Amino acid sequence: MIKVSVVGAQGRMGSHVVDAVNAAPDAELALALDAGDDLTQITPENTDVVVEFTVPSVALGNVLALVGQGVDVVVGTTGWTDDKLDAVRAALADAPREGQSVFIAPNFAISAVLADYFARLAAPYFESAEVIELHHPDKVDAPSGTAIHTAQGIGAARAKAGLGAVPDNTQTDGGSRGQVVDGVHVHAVRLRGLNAHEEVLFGNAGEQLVIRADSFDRGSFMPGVLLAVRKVASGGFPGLTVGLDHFLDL
Ligand SMILES: NC(=O)c1ccc[n+]([C@@H]2O[C@H](COP(=O)([O-])OP(=O)(O)OC[C@H]3O[C@@H](n4cnc5c(N)ncnc54)[C@H](O)[C@@H]3O)[C@@H](O)[C@H]2O)c1
Ligand SMILES: O=C(O)C1=N[C@H](C(=O)O)CCC1
Repeated sequence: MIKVSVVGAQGRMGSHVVDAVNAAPDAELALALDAGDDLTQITPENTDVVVEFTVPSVALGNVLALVGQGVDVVVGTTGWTDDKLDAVRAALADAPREGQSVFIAPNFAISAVLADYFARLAAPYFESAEVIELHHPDKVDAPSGTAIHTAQGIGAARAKAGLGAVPDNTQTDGGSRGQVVDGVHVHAVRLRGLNAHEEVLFGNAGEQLVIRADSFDRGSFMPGVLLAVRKVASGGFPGLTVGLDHFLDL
């Protein structure tokens, strides 16, 4: 049995993870902690893998503490900049246990992971590309971590293909053109009734490709979370891994 502790266990995602771990035949819940709880309760003796779903402002501190306590961590919280990822890599280099792992996924839903992958495949073939993400209004960060990751992938694929800047003759912008991430405009919608959705729009003269992923329910993230827990617990992914695509045969 894989012993799993959950940090952020009372949140929208953390509470689903607690249920998913309790329902999994090969995992058992160790500790379910939330804000104000002492993370030093988590040790390699009681926990194989910690699942961290909190808020972007605290996730780095939690991950660094947990790595220092000798446990592997699967992270779904957003807000990961290059500097923060470097801090995780540095902590792993000094980790108390050999081969310790941190896995971070911008999105655990297979639809979103595939949309992201297909967007990277399509990117070299289109002059224009924009990303629209749509989420529930209780979300604290914008744009979504998934949209940033998708835009970064499109930007990298465009650069590799030698494409220049996307065409855009906007002369005045009060903010409607969105945030530019690696040359790709990203737009965020917050609407009651939505959960997590993303549309990637590609355009050439006379044609358009739209790739859309919809997570209607937080249950859609749970198979990906359990896959990550199993992969990390297997010991086959030492160091820092970002993106569920690494665990899929794409
Ligand atoms: N990767 C994915 O597939 C995926 C899917 C959905 C949400 N998310 C991300 O997960 C994060 C959480 O989303 P949510 O909707 O569950 O948020 P939420 O606000 O419902 O839950 C966050 C929980 O973290 C707790 N918390 C805050 N500070 C803490 C601390 N220092 N230590 C322990 N717990 C603490 C809060 O009390 C709360 O219970 C967000 O960054 C969101 O974007 C990622
Ligand atoms: O509901 C959220 O919050 C989500 N956050 C992630 C993101 O920012 O990409 C994943 C989708 C849901």
